[in-house]
Amino acid sequence: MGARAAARAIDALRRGWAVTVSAADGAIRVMAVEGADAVTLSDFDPTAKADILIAAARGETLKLANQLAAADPDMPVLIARAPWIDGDVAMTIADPVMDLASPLKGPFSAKPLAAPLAAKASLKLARLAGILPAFFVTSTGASEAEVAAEDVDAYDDATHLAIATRARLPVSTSETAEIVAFRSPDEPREHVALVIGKRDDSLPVVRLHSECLTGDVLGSLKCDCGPQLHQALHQIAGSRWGVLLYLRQEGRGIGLINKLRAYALQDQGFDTVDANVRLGFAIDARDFSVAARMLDLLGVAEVRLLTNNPNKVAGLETAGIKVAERLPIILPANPHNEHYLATKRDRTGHQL
Ligand SMILES: Nc1nc2c(ncn2[C@@H]2O[C@H](COP(=O)(O)OP(=O)(O)OP(=O)(O)O)[C@@H](O)[C@H]2O)c(=O)[nH]1
Ligand SMILES: [Zn+2]
Repeated sequence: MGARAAARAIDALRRGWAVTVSAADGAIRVMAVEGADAVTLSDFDPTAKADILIAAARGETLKLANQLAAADPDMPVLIARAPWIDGDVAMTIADPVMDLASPLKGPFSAKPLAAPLAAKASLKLARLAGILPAFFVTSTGASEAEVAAEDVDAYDDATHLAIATRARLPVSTSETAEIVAFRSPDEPREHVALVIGKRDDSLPVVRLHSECLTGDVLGSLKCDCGPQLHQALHQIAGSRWGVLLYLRQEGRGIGLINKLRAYALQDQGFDTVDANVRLGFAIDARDFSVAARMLDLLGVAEVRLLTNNPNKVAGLETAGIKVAERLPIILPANPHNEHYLATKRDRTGHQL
């Protein structure tokens, strides 16, 4: 079981297959709303009775709350299936990007969750699978994979991450850099570290860079990732020695497709924080224990951290790496990312 069961479940959900998710309070059988079609849906749910499970924040937009919301505001919401809710309507429930195009939804009614912990584990699986956090739910029927809540937590546990290989990698900021690649048998994301400069007793300058395909590779002006990446490499090269960790946490941990959905919401006027919440995800779903594990494997216990984000400092320290100093990384704004940077300053505590 463990991470292997979670890997199977994630794969099954992405393919639109049924998965049974169990927890201490019971089991539910789920299928992603995203990607369901008439055939897969009637296979999953021949009597068209499956309810729909969504994240608490999505429930809020739809004016629905869970019976346990007062005790736990993150408690998922179960929407009772009505005869007029077909696959297309379910998709409008799942995807907030469609809200402007299909505003006339409902009335929906929420019903109590039979297994709240299993429901929560399902939503975490959605994030790990990079799909929308919305599922058709039944209590019985066959499934392609079975997973327990603790398997889901084992999946992103960085304990088994190990150095897979290392090689010289001359880069424009440092001709003597070394790249170190990390892999875990538990999950497919391969992280890398670029070690720059000559290692000595001084504290390394470290940057945790979360993957941003649009900014790092395509030169997106919507965020500051690309310039920050290059500035960080430059600053590390200018210090005695340091490490850039390139973490495969695209979209602050919600994956590329969901980040681009957040961008579509930003096109509709929501800021980066509200867009994530509207999709049903945390504002920042990253877990910096993977970074701590990488530093540990590199023999680094204490760092000078290049960041404006106090949560990164806290996350790394919680995971056992001492942050002796926070070094700011400040770059000029452009007309496209001005609002994004202001939101980071005003709403997520970035010290800009
Ligand atoms: N979900 C989401 N992710 C975004 C958005 N814009 C950028 N990102 C992601 O945010 C991450 C970049 O954050 P970082 O620059 O590592 O970190 P930070 O929290 O801004 O902190 P700093 O260390 O101060 O830069 C990348 O994974 C990007 O893909 C957005 O609007 N929505
Ligand atoms: Zn970016």
